[in-house]
Amino acid sequence: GEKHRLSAEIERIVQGHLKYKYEDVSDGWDLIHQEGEMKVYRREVEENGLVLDPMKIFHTIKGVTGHEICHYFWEFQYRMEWETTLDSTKIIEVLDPQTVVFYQVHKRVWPAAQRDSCFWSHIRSFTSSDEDQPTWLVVNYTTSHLLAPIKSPQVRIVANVALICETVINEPPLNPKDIKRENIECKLTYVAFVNPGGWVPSAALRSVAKREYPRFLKRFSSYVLEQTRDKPILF
Ligand SMILES: O=S(=O)(CCO)c1ccc(-c2ccc(C3CCCC3)c([C@H]3C[C@H]3c3ccccn3)c2)cc1
Repeated sequence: GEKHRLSAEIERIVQGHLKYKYEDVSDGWDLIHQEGEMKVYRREVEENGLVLDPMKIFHTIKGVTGHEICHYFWEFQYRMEWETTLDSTKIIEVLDPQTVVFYQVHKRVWPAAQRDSCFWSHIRSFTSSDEDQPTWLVVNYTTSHLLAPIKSPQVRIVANVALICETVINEPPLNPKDIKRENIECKLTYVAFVNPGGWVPSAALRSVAKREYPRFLKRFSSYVLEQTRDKPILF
């Protein structure tokens, strides 16, 4: 598609996530939460007293495709229906049909100061040779923007988040037209590198993150299931 000022950075960040995705979580990652198909891993990383803990979540959602998951995660108009940790969100620039810049104000996490964020958000699919279903992904990556000035007392977070989804078709019927929702499932990898942008008590931030990431992914998954239940499958 048309190139723009962020094209090179987007390519670099997307390729980086695809490289990391296959990195196994055995060394240095702790399994901190398991719930059904969801496995939540965290690496404990601090930088001059600031908790930067990368998060990595694996989840399998039966009855939806990776395209549907990425569609509802990326499309702006659904965000406030599943995102419960935001006070506001708005698009401030559309760079191409797969890339927008949005500005968000996050709900305050006491005792920390209120956070806000400005991300480019990019959605894309690609088919690797051996897979029959395309992989879909969304990346949200912090960017500065004239329409999102940093103003005190809000603290700007720095984040790099990716949602990478593969679609599995179990017992595929002879005719692909006969594929039903009970034959499909989405295997997703969610990674989040969030720098709080300013000091937050380590223990408080760790317990909020441990509680909020699984909660957010659970709520988002249920939202997509209910939105797609009686709709034709979006492959
Ligand atoms: O997947 S996304 O791209 C969806 C975009 O709408 C995404 C999700 C979460 C965050 C985020 C932002 C701020 C915080 C902290 C930092 C200091 C105080 C708040 C946290 C930590 C606390 C964890 C958390 C996890 C999930 C939801 C909310 N809270 C997470 C950013 C982007």
